[in-house]
Amino acid sequence: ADIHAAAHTLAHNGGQGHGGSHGAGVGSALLGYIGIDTIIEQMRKKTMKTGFDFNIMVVGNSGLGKSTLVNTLFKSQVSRRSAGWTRDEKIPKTVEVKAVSHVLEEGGVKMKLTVIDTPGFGDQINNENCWEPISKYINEQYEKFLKEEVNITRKKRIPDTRVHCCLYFISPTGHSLRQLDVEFMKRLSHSVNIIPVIAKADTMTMEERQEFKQRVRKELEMGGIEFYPQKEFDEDMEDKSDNDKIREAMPFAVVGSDKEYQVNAKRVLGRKTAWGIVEVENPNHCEFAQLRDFLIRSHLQDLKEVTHNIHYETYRAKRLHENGGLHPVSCNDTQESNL
Ligand SMILES: Nc1nc2c(ncn2[C@@H]2O[C@H](COP(=O)(O)OP(=O)(O)OP(=O)(O)O)[C@@H](O)[C@H]2O)c(=O)[nH]1
Repeated sequence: ADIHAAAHTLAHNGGQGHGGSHGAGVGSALLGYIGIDTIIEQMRKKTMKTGFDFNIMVVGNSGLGKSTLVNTLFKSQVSRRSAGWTRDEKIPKTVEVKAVSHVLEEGGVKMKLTVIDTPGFGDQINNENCWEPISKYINEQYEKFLKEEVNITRKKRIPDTRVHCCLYFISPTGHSLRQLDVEFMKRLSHSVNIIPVIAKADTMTMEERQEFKQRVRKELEMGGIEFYPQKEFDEDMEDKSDNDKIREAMPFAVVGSDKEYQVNAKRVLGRKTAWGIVEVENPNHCEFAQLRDFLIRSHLQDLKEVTHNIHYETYRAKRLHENGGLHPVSCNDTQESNL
């Protein structure tokens, strides 16, 4: 009989089993379980059905392993290279921006992943203003979204092509950041979430790596560069302490590979050298796993929210302000004719 009584109480509490806290919330004392906790499940179902977009941009000199790293991150051939462009193609004369989309699915959740590649960045003799095409692309996506938002008849779901995250590849020189690195991150950090990473970390010794990381961190700070996760957007103390740990560990020194090897009877992603296998996902070998966990497993939704609530909002406010708060964009007008 005791078991029956217990089951009854449980059912009334909505299966939460917090008999003691019952009655603490307004209204729930008399009527018992309402079902507010099912909202999470409802949201999950909706998201499962509609899926979601994630757009990641990679920037950095040619040959730093950008294509390899995004393929490693998503464990599939998602890069520009695997979509038909070849290594033998000439370096473009200016930065070209190329987007490749794929639908990935895991555990029934669909994600439309777009990788935005920027071949030609930093590859010229004169790299002056080479961030401009990238900045233009980022702003064009905000403009597209804004245009959709101010339409009288709006789409039920505005397609989101905005860049949620920009992985910036730092060359593993062991020296200082280049002027171009500083300039790029400084200029773009207010319009996109920048995550700096140290590329091809297997080319440095452990000591060199630590020293270089420290130096880069110092230079980023001296340059006043705000990378993601930005301190000012920590929402509470818990956020702050989690993000502080991440910020202290950044920039992650990573290794990418799309080849598998057998290590201790397990298949692992790695790079085979004359001295052994560098295991990409082994935290003793490099910080790839930390980057992946941070980027995909803990902060993906936040990257999207910061893009929408901060970067897009800044763009939107600026555009509406330029237009005196009225009709931000009429169908065929150019930006100039609205001013
Ligand atoms: N040692 C080392 N080599 C790497 C790493 N990642 C990629 N590579 C190698 O570096 C070369 C260039 O890699 P990609 O991924 O094509 O470089 P990318 O930055 O996309 O190059 P572009 O498309 O020219 O901009 C390839 O031979 C890769 O196998 C790494 O982490 N460590």
